[in-house]
Amino acid sequence: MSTVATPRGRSSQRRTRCKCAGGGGGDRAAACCFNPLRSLFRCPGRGRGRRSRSRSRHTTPSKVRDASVAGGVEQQSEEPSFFVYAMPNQGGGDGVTADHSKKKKKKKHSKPRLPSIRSCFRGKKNKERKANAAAVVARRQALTPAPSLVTHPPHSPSTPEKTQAATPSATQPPSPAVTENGRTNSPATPNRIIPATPRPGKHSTSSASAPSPFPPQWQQPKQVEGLEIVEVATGERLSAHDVGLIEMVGSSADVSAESSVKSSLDYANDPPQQLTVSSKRKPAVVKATEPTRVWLNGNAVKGKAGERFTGPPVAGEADELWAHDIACSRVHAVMLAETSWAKRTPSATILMAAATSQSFLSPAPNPLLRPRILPVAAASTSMASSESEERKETKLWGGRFEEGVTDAVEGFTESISYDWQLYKYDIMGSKAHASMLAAQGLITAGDKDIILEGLDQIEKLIQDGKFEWRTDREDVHMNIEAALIEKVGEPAKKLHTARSRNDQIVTDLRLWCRDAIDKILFRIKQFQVSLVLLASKYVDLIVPGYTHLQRAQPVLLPHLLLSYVEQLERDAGRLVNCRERLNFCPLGACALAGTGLPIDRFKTAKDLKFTAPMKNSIDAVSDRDFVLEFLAANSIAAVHLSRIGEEWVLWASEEFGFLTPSDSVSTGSSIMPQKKNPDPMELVRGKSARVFGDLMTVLTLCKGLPQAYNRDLQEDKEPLFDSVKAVLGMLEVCTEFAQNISFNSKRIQSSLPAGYLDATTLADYLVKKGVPFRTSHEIVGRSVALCVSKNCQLAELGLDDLKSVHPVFEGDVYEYLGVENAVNKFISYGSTGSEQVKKQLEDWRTQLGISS
Ligand SMILES: N/C(=N\CCC[C@H](N)C(=O)O)N[C@@H](CC(=O)O)C(=O)O
Repeated sequence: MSTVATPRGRSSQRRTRCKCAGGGGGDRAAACCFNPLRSLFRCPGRGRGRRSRSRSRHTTPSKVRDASVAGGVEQQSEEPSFFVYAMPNQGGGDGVTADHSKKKKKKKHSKPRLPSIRSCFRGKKNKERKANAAAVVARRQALTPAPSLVTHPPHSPSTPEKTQAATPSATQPPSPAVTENGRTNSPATPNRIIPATPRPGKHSTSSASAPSPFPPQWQQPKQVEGLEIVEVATGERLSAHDVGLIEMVGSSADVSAESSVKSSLDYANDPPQQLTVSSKRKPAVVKATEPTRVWLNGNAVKGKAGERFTGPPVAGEADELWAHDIACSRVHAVMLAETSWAKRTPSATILMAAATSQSFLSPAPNPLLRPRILPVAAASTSMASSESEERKETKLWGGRFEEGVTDAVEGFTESISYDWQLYKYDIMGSKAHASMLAAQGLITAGDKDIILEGLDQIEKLIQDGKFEWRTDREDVHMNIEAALIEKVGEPAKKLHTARSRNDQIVTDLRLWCRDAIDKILFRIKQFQVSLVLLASKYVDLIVPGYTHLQRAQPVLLPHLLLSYVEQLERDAGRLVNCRERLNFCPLGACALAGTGLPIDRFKTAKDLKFTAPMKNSIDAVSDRDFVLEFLAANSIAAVHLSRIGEEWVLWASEEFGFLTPSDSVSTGSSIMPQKKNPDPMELVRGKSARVFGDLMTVLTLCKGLPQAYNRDLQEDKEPLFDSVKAVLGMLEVCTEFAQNISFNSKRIQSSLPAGYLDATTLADYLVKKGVPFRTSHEIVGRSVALCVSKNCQLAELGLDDLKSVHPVFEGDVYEYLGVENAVNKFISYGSTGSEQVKKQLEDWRTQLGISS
């Protein structure tokens, strides 16, 4: 037996055999339990004959195997697989199984159909399975988290431990490790967010015994009757993503059930024991009281393709796109299977398999950018109730309370699922505070040393991914403080002297913003450098300049690129100003009124590298104007980046054809093979929307608050984090794009004659000849009209033609015509004239420290 702790409690080698009696006899070509999707979802029981095995080897890539191996998983089979929750009707006499065989007979010569999964599960009512099923059902019923509190990260690294180790600073709560017995290894699990403890009794929302206040159609999907977990084959890459349990079952008599995707977290937290890696692989049979019904993450799934999205949504789950994506793929695959084309074409099943698995082909998340957060209630499903009880603790603020908060309130009010990201700053603030308390004689030097040492250890634990985040401890402050008390005892209880979470959170946030601004400034500079280098490559390239997106005047490309650089510089300036203004220390403002204890706020401010303590304690805990300012600065930067995105997308189009992004910064089309899309810049444009939205969120959040701290302010963090993440990503991608595009000089040059770009220069010529500008404008207008009638350029008009428009024209006019001449005539400061642009370019190179 191999013990495997996989990220989401699944592993490709966890297999149960389908004892399919469904006529396939293991031959894929014959009808088996998953007929049309056999190549992807074949029955591994009877279908594991030599023939199908060898086929499988040839037809399935080895990525799952690789992923498993990479994750330290012992490989038991060469075939990657994923798991299926199938819902055979175990009743035997209810007609569904019989139905299936009847229909099978009836339709003998009609088009192939999806045979019933039930055929896979005949004759499996042995005692052992029943006992196991009962145990699993009992555990799941007791511990299933409230659906509204469950999130299902669509992907997770196949080797989260490795990722953690590689990026300790980006600590994030990883998935629970699942032990051999299927339980989550809670205490040892790195960075787990421990959920609200389920409470029996009147507040319990998760107790199976408590009657639900909701009508049946709005209740959480329960266990399905005769739930079987069977292995299906060859879900390429599936196990590398946290897709959860995929049940994909065809049924001929299928009026009620086709397939389902069950919660990966349900599974991760409560994998049936039979599914752990074992040499004795048996199907897990889970029985429950409901009629045969299959759920797609809360949506009842009906038999016909078009009916499969009916059924009530389950709060918090129904809107998860991965589930709908799978549903769509399934419907699509079944539709394909039902076509005569699919029946005739052997490769069709493979194509369908590919189409069906498309939804899992997303890259592993970057833990730096998207920490994976475990659901609030996750641990409650992974612990036996006695364990849960043991974990209950009195809140740090719990002195006056006689009963705990409900699970719903706890889940709703916690912020640890995102504010854990502040841990570094929280610890920094606590250390400065403890040192100040000691310096002021409010705690002893010994206590201070113990506190500092304890905080160091906690920081190390967090960075190593070994810290246990608990939602019942609400937020980053109480998680760290409670852990410190656990670790060092009494001295830690003195740390909160002359401090409140109100000044603590805003201190953390200011420190976080300070660093975030520094990161954005760095990225802005990187992008500026890339633009200047790009400009340096095309010093002489003239491009059409546009107003109203109509050709206007010729400009040098470097001039255009440097215009972005200028804008970015102002973006940076706004952030620098914002940083200066936010760099004042609120710590010591306490709840709102300050303290009667002799603290030294100047010392704390200095130790934390703030300019000074904030002067007014009420102001200190009240305001989030620094967040608003930061988000506003980000928004303006996002406007600029979005416009660059738009321009480059436009220029990359066939119609413009002015630039070509390299393949490394382009993406393709899933259906149109010829396409090469500039998606990164489209997304730069697109992500600006969320940056503006983040600003709007916090503006709206703050506008109605009475003075001092209000819990609403907890809502400032997610938009703030989101905005910073988006802007950092946008800048990074813009930089890479700039480094990987080439301007198509020939195409641009050949396009230059169009649009009379030199017309304004011609007007300037006439002004130099003493013609009033309004008159010269009119003369040039008539000259252009002449060109239009002759279908030629201004430079192509003969002197006689020009003189026919106005006698003021002389031979020297040709020094002004044509785009090169036109550009050379620009001499004003900041203009597109070659000398000006050359000078600007040099200045920027110096300013940005570009030497060669
Ligand atoms: N609950 C509270 N502040 C919570 C601040 C942290 C919160 N997670 C946030 O992000 O704003 N304020 C209490 C004081 C305290 O808990 O320290 C009060 O003013 O009554």
